[in-house]
Amino acid sequence: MSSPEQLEQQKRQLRQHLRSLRNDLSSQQQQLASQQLAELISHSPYYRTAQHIALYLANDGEIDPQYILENAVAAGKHCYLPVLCPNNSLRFSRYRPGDKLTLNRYAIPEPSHPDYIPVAALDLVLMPLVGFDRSGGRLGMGGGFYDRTFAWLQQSSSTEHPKLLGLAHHCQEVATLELASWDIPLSAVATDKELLII
Ligand SMILES: Nc1nc2c(c(=O)[nH]1)N(C=O)[C@@H](CNc1ccc(C(=O)N[C@@H](CCC(=O)O)C(=O)O)cc1)CN2
Ligand SMILES: Nc1ncnc2c1ncn2[C@@H]1O[C@H](COP(=O)(O)OP(=O)(O)OP(=O)(O)O)[C@@H](O)[C@H]1O
Repeated sequence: MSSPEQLEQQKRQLRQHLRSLRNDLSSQQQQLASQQLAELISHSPYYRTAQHIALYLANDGEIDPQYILENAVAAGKHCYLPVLCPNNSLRFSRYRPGDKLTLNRYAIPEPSHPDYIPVAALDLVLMPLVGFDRSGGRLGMGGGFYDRTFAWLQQSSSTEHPKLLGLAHHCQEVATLELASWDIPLSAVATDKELLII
């Protein structure tokens, strides 16, 4: 049995390992992965039926949803980016390519004139992952931002709520990730190789 401290330590090491794997991908590999991801997502009912879609600007070797953003905007869908809040949760602001951005405390660009949507009004949230397993377990950057933002989903009985779709490179899959009580399970994971519905 591992102690909570040992589990945290293991999680930190795994995070470091998976982040270095994705940062080692060449720009050609990144580009191809991003195109393959967009192709897979474009056929998914989660995407096709969604009008309000949260995504992110790729950072730290993350798989890049830029082509999904372009397709979505061309199809008249509304896209949103995460903005860090003082209580360490996220709000999502409307984003159109070309909008003005400012760097947040992690040097990730976010909209400088936020135009927020209530999170419950999002149809689909494309979440950046550091790691995932095949049963919906996820490992993020360790800030707990997405977990805090979507904690209300665990109590929600409504079927009308955002679907959480994690995005990752296929090399970020791990056998099992132990879920903490606050971890919000994913509805699906998409990589450059497959769309995995959970
Ligand atoms: N592209 C993208 N945007 C995102 C996230 C993300 O994972 N990816 N987030 C998902 O939550 C939020 C930002 N969360 C983040 C959490 C930690 C670090 C990070 O680099 N941590 C450093 C330590 C930095 C420090 O503490 O000063 C590190 O671990 O090396 C970055 C983003 C909102 N926006
Ligand atoms: N709903 C919540 N309420 C309060 N604290 C939370 C909540 N969810 C997560 N946390 C805190 O956030 C910390 C980081 O959580 P965790 O390691 O699961 O982050 P992560 O899922 O990797 O990051 P992210 O959600 O930003 O992608 C945990 O130590 C936990 O205490």
